[in-house]
Amino acid sequence: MLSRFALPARSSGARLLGAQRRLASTKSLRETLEDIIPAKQEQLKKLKTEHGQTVVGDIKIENIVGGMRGLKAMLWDASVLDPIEGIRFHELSIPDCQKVLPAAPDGKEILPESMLWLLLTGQVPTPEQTCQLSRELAEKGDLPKFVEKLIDELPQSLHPMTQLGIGVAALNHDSAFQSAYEGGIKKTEYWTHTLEDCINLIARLPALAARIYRNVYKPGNDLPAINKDLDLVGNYSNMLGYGNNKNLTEYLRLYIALHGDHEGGNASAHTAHLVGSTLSDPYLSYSAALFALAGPLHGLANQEVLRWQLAMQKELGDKISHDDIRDYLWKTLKSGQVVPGYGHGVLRNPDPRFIALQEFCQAHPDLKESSIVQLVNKTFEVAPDVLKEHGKTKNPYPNVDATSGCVLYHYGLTEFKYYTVIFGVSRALGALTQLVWARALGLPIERPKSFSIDALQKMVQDQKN
Ligand SMILES: CC(=O)SCCNC(=O)CCNC(=O)[C@H](O)C(C)(C)COP(=O)(O)OP(=O)(O)OC[C@H]1O[C@@H](n2cnc3c(N)ncnc32)[C@H](O)[C@@H]1OP(=O)(O)O
Ligand SMILES: O=C([O-])CC(=O)C(=O)O
Repeated sequence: MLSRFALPARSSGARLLGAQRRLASTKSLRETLEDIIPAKQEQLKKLKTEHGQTVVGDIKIENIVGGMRGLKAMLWDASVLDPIEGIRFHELSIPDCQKVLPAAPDGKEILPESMLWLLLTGQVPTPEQTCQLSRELAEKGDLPKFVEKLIDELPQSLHPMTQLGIGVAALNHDSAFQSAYEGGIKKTEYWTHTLEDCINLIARLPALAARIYRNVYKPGNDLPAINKDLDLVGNYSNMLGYGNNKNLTEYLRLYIALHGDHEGGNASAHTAHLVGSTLSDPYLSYSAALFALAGPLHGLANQEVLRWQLAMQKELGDKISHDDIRDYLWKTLKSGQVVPGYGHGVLRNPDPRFIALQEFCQAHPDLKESSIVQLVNKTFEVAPDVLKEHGKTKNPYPNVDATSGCVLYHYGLTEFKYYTVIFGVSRALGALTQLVWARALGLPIERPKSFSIDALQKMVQDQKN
């Protein structure tokens, strides 16, 4: 089944060459941004002045009552989602990124640091630049003591995503943006303090997320100190207690790089953008985003997939046939529930992130043989036809959540209520990138117009007359 759905073709040689040509610089991330921001500001200013009145689409009542689905209404530079091809990060597909973005010295998978660099700058960093960024993140990665205490005081029974949101919000105690704003700064200086907060937040997420894991699932265990010579995920995996598992650490690098951004309209990224547009600092903005990610129709679906697949396994035993899965799918649908991990607001094909993570499994013999990985695969062989027959969803194919948890489960990270926290460590890459750019470009407070049902009905009537 997997082979029927190849990942998007690699981009043209010219595009890849273009990306690689951008390797030459030895500048830091901040210096690179300082170089490119003025030209982007100019480009947007010109676009607004010269073409501000150009029409790019219609607004229908179905858009207004349908969750703004399909409405072209957001500015987002870092990535674009095509319904068939899936995501491209600054025009690079997932296979492109796997080819050109630096990996860890002892690994093959994309380092999230290199994805962050690409998202922020549109450029492919050199291995040296990536390594420099890893070091900067490791140096900034320790949590303030009061946040450690706050997290340690939370009840073990509080969902890990709630804990993550609380921890991220509390980090705003040290917000450079907030304190500069209070001190009085010009609009042109917003982005630089925003960048400082965003880098500090990305740096601190692994220690925060690992502390939550330790407190909830492994109380009493020591948390290793951050190793300044390790990359972000190397440290995260170590703090989770899986540092010796090279396969899991590599998987986490790929997972966190690929979940980083999914254009602007997804609920978590959009929330960060909306809250950030009020000039709430990056910690508060991203904390809000995490609570959107924590919903079962969005990021939490990866927890729900594992719960659902394990319930299927428990009910049907070890030897599950395609017919068994088909019956189980119908049982889920007939009971009025959604099939977690299937469907999408934009995608109309299997999610290329799903394919990339499945390919990771196929490349590792132990994963290929894993019963949970096989069950996810077998479900993929049956579910699209059942969902087509059911006839409701516009997209009967798997999204990334259908598979992201099974590798974690196989390697012993079985606490699936924690899985969305890993997603939350990742989504910061894209959501925070946009906050830096929104402040650099001087984007205004987001404030769409709303209408009552009566007002919409009147518009219909007026058009008929
Ligand atoms: C990282 C991510 O966030 S990826 C998404 C993760 N979420 C999931 O996997 C949860 C399961 N999937 C879903 O609920 C949906 O497909 C969503 C939320 C992802 C997208 O929602 P929409 O854009 O509204 O989907 P769509 O337009 O196809 O929905 C039409 C109908 O099909 C139903 N439908 C969509 N997906 C599914 C599904 N997987 N199982 C059953 N029914 C579904 C919808 O509930 C809706 O029913 P309704 O007419 O009774 O309201
Ligand atoms: O794009 C969306 O709406 C949901 C999604 O897959 C993501 O945010 O990663």
